[in-house]
Amino acid sequence: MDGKTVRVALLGCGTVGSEVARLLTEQADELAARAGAPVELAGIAVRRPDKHPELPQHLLTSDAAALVESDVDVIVELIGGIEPVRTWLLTALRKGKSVVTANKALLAEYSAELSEAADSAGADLYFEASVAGAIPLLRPLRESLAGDRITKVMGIVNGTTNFILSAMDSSGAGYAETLDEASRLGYAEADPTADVDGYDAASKAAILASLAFHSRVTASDVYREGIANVTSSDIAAAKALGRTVKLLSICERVTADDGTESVSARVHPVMIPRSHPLAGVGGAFNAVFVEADAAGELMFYGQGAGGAPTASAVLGDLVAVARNRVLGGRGPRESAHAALPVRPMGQTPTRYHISLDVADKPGVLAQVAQVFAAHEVSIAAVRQRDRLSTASLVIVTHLAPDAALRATVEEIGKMDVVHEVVSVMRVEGED
Ligand SMILES: NC(=O)c1ccc[n+]([C@@H]2O[C@H](COP(=O)([O-])OP(=O)(O)OC[C@H]3O[C@@H](n4cnc5c(N)ncnc54)[C@H](O)[C@@H]3O)[C@@H](O)[C@H]2O)c1
Ligand SMILES: N[C@@H](CCO)C(=O)O
Ligand code: NA
Repeated sequence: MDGKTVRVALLGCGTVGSEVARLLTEQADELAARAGAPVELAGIAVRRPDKHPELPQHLLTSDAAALVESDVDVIVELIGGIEPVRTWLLTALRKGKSVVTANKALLAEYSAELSEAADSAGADLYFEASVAGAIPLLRPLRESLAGDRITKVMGIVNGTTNFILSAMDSSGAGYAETLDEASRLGYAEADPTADVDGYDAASKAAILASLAFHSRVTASDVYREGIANVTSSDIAAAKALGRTVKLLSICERVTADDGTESVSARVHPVMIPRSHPLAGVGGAFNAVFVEADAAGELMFYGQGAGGAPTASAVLGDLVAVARNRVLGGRGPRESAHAALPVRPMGQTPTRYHISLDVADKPGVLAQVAQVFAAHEVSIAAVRQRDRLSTASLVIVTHLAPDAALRATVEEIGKMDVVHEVVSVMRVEGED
């Protein structure tokens, strides 16, 4: 072993932290060989030390702030949330301690501040576990693809909602009963709001967009719709067209007619063709599809959550920062040099799928088509099926500004000849 011992403080010992503590202890020799120096667990901050008989008692403390200030080299933060964690990590970074964290909520709002603190003190800030758990994704974006030009990052980064949508697709059941089932099986948390309303996926989209486009995108910049309004009619409408419904985080480089570039970052349900690689991602799995100029299409797939899978990503980061310290260097800095602005959702080009029940009489299709034309929305495909007194009309548009598509749908909903707007959803993944 060539380096001095790297002393690690673990903050939080819950689902992920307990797995990190276990692996750090069980694999100490292997990790030391990979890092180039022993990696020693120097302290564990927990809320109630008396509740952790399974952990080495001499390492436990309830005073996380003091542990951060103590003689440790690396902080592994697995508590979550913004404060007091943000303050502790800033303190650590400013003192030159490196930080490994899985905290997407913190990174999605404060990565600029944290990165600046890391840069000014020459410390590392690694957060692979914050997006798509075990899946190596952030380091490939930041390092392996550093020589390429990424145009799109689109994926399933929330396991809970993917589990619910996959179950709705296979059973035909509604959203509420499927959410109940997901809670019973332990997939959805007691308070599933962050997952089902898309906040978790929006934080991850902000992190992905920032890295992919060398810009600063925060969670509040990300357009967000969750899955609570996805109905069994939407699922059936998707199926009828050979599509399925997924909640996607979509980060896209958009080039305007005058050549100026911006970033679109959004989270919403979409219909994608069943032949698309993301359509086959079932259950609580995550997958992210990346498009880059030279690399073409890439796909990353695996477990996006869970104690051990998430700990795998944390330990990978820990070995990297430990190795950097042993060698006296640091990993890649934050690169926000492109500073692309975030495009408002209304101006983002999207495509819609619209299913309507309309009166079955002459001229109705023409009237509906006129509303699209009035909003300068071009129709890509129309399918009509007659029922008794109504006709079912399915329209898929070409790309148009999202605001124009919304306005079209709103106006169509008010037409006398339109009996019901059965399903409206954005479409992705097809030409
Ligand atoms: N669980 C997952 O699958 C998963 C996946 C990816 C990322 N993450 C992220 O990892 C982090 C940890 O998640 P988790 O699932 O392990 O959460 P958890 O709730 O199981 O664990 C957090 C632990 O921190 C402890 N804690 C709270 N305040 C503390 C304090 N002041 N001092 C010491 N300990 C304190 C809690 O008691 C709890 O044991 C979060 O940022 C989460 O978003 C989790
Ligand atoms: N709640 C998240 C955990 C992983 O970040 C999910 O369902 O994917
Ligand atoms: Na990851």
